Amino acid sequence: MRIFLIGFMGCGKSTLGRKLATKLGYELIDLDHHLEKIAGSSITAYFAEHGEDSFRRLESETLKTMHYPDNCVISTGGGTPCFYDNMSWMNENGTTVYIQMNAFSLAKRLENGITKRPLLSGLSEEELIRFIAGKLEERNPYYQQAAHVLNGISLTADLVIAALEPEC
Ligand SMILES: Nc1ncnc2c1ncn2[C@@H]1O[C@H](COP(=O)(O)OP(=O)(O)O)[C@@H](O)[C@H]1O
Ligand SMILES: O=C(O)C1=C[C@@H](OP(=O)(O)O)[C@@H](O)[C@H](O)C1
Ligand SMILES: [Mg+2]
Repeated sequence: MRIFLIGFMGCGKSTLGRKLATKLGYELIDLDHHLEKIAGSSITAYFAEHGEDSFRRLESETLKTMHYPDNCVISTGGGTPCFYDNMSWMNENGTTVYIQMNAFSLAKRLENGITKRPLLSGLSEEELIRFIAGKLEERNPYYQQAAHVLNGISLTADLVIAALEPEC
């Protein structure tokens, strides 16, 4: 089974993905890490050099063409479901899980990770919460197409597994 974890930056896709893959004995694919390997640069450097449009093209192409083992957990990037037909592609090719969190909780988690996320760089604390709230509203229609919507606060690998049973 392929499990696609989706959700806004900071909701815990990478962190929970690692734990979930370990518990299930599945392979973990972190799409951002994979893209960094392909591009030969960090996401931040890629955005700075080539811009967001180019990143989205590479992200979509990679999502759809990379090799997936039969059983794997894929930690996507926060924007992955929201460009091209990526969301329907993921729904057709695996089980999507939206880790849902509100803007305030996301801002708390993201305060220290701003430099690693080009879309957030340079934002003050006040701008950060406003940016997240706006982007979340814009992206919500895509996120809500997930097969499973789980509350990200206190979410554990065991809770994800329970929600997916008997699928995995
Ligand atoms: N369940 C959790 N509780 C508290 N903090 C968390 C949790 N999951 C992730 N974090 C923290 O939130 C930040 C973003 O997590 P990350 O897994 O990188 O999210 P994403 O990949 O969705 O952007 C990191 O600093 C991480 O340590
Ligand atoms: O939300 C987004 O548009 C992005 C989220 C990031 O991944 P995380 O959600 O893992 O931070 C990364 O793909 C890139 O910085 C763009
Ligand atoms: Mg991540």
